Amino acid sequence: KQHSCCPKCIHDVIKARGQAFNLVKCLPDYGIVLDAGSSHTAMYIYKWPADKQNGTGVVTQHTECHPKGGGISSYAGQQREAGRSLQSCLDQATRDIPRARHHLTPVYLGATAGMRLLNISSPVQSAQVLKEVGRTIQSYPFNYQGAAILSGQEEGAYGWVTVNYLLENFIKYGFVGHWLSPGRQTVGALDFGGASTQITFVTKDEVEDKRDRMNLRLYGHDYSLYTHSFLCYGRDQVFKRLLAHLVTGHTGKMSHPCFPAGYNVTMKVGTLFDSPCTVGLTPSSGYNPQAALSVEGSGDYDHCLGNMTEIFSFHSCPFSQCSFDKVFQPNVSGSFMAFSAFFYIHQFLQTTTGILVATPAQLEEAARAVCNMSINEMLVLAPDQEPRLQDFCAASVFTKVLFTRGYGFDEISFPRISFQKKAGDTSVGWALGYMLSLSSLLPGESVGLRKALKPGAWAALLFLFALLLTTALMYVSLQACRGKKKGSSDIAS
Ligand SMILES: Nc1ncnc2c1ncn2[C@@H]1O[C@H](COP(=O)(O)OP(=O)(O)OP(=O)(O)O)[C@@H](O)[C@H]1O
Ligand SMILES: [Ca+2]
Repeated sequence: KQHSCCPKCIHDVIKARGQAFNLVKCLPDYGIVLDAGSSHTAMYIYKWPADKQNGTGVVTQHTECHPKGGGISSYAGQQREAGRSLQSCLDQATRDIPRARHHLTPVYLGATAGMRLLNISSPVQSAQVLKEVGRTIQSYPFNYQGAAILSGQEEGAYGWVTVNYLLENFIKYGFVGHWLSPGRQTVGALDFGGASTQITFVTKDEVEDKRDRMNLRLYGHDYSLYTHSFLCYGRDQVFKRLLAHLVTGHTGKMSHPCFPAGYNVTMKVGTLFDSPCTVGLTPSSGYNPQAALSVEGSGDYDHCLGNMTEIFSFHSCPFSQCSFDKVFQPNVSGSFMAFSAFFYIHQFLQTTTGILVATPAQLEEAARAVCNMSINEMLVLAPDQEPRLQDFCAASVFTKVLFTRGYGFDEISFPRISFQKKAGDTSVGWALGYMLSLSSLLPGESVGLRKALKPGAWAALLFLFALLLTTALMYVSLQACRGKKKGSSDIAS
């Protein structure tokens, strides 16, 4: 007999108490997303029961993999290496997914801000890298669905979809399904990558710049999103821009207010200006890209804040209101989830300072405390973060400026931000939303009452209906009996 989830099922004969049972086991479906970020690539394998696809919370993360090395854009001009950098994770995928499901498993590669930048500086190299990673993925037995560069808007929107899918905000399997809980409040998404940062939330206000507007219809509900991605406002590009801003006019040696005291580093000046984010800041005269620059940390919060603020532009706004850099933004509303580097910064601030960072004032207090620490003090408090310790003062000050002056979070709205890396076992990021959307696991229309109800809820509904019917029948027969009795007593009297 064909089982409902065949041909994805496997038949297993098990023996118990001397009897043989033919057991039908349904293999789940799988999907793979390679998140080709600017700083590194991550591979996520998702799974979901073969016979259930439409509910929220049904798709979960099976495994993940983080290959060694930088993001694929760091292999510009050496595209073969870009392809090779994915092999260890793709090999792992062949082991993590049952062989019988390999050819049915879709695999997507989505590249973000690192490749957006490479596409600006060298469209040819960007195309070569993309082609080569595509070729590598196609040498594996999975169902290749393409390698593409996401726009900033897509990256923001897919991150928002992931967050709300994982929080089950689209539909909730309540007692009688989603008809009783339509249109739950959604949660905004704040993503902080290596080369760009995204803000996405549902707004009732008019989105004055149509490039920042996105309308989604999911499970029969319409969502009007505001989403903006700030290229060059990712963590690594911010550090580069800050240094490029500070270095102007300096040669040989300089002090850096956002680096901790006791930390120093030497670099070639040219490395500061190798990105489209800093190319405009190149000193006009007397600039030797090969010259060595020695940078010494001074750990000065106020001075760091002043310089960090200068990498934003808060001056002019062509709309009724802006976040910064002439970008329209309506007032933030509702709760938010902040993930990726925001999570790491928030966690570092709380664990090293002991301050609960839940208000703008607490964020400032903790950032000030971190900036006042020497590199050795940081090392004692967070030895596991050793390669990144010098960056936390700058990252914290950046977060403060971005959230409070930029996005406009205040005493009321800031406490509604939750800093998270995972929801359950699933990593928060754009990858899950991307796969759900591209593999039609996210219906635009309502999935209907029947499908939206779990078998338990159906049983409960049937039981209730039967109970109601029985009560109604009993009531009717009781009334009929009474009527008869009354009739006979009337006759008797
Ligand atoms: N455990 C960690 N602690 C602190 N910072 C981290 C940690 N892991 C990664 N980062 C840093 O956080 C930043 C963002 O990392 P993430 O992986 O989110 O960016 P990405 O996806 O590579 O970049 P983008 O999304 O801009 O293309 C990077 O600068 C990275 O170096
Ligand atoms: Ca990212």
